[in-house]
Amino acid sequence: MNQAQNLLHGPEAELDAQFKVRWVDLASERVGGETLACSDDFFAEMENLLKAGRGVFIDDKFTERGKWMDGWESRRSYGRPGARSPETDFDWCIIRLGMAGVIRGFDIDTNYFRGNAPQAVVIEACHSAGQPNADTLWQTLLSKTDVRAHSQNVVAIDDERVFTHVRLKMYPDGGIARFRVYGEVAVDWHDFVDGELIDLASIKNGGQALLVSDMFYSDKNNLIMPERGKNMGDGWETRRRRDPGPDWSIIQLATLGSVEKVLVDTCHFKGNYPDTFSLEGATASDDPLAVAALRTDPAALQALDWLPIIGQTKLYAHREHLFIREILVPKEQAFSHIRLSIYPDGGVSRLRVFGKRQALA
Ligand SMILES: NC(=O)NC(NC(N)=O)C(=O)[O-]
Repeated sequence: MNQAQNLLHGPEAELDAQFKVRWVDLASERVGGETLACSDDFFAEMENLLKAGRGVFIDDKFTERGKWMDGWESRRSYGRPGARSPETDFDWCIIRLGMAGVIRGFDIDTNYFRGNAPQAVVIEACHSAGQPNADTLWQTLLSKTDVRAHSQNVVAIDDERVFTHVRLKMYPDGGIARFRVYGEVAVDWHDFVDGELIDLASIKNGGQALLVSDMFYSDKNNLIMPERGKNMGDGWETRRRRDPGPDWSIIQLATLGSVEKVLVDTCHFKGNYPDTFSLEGATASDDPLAVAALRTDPAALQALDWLPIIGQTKLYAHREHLFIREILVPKEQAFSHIRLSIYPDGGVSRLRVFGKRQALA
């Protein structure tokens, strides 16, 4: 029913892998992305577009409208009375990004839409403080491009502007399982008051997990997602080691900042929480270009000058652990990256690293 299928290969597979390593999905519902409106979702709801995973197909599942589909699917309008020209006919969906940002690429995933995928898509974006309306000026980021049925369709975008909303158009009609908007979070620091303690690791503030020793069970960015983990899958879990370890994860902080309060949450990890953990920090540079180059340089990341922030400390099952007094570094010390090590292995649901945004000490 749901076997792995249509694996990408060639340059598109490379692009997909690169996006997942280098960027985050700005539109995902987990970070607050929202489908605001669409022209038609007769067969399947637009909200599915931003859900986790690639969507499933259940052979014998039908609704009173037709086949149940895990995606956004409009009714057939092509070649029907009242339809406009087949060339210009399209269905549309407007998405508010969970995090405003610079868009680096899209994945238009038509997984399981075999006989009912659209023929082509156009993607536009805008920057809007409120809800987009008739006066909104949409910028075309992807001009009309054919998409394959039942497949990921991965495209790179070269545009340095910051956007808040995206409009996905599908020609002439059809269904799309998932829609990913890969990019870099653009934080407006005016949203914080001077001296506020900010979770500098949070994905919402621009933190990003760059490199992990092991991602066997779950994604590296789960550790810095908003809210508490929903279940054990919603955390960072490594496979069972047969040596002392540790496993580790390197996170690029949202900005150069102090580390004043740390929260390690082992929520849902009951038989597989790490015995102990430690936290280190490094200060790469105050040059954003140098920090950007590190994203794709595992050796350079590992070779940073790592300073202990919290020494090896005991953890417990399914619990939030707060550390303030245990922090070994002064508040004046600024870090750009942190490394969480877990001994010997196991799962951690969330890591929060609270500090103040500051210039290099
Ligand atoms: N078998 C189908 O999927 N048919 C229709 N779609 C749904 N969801 O029923 C259609 O016309 O595309």
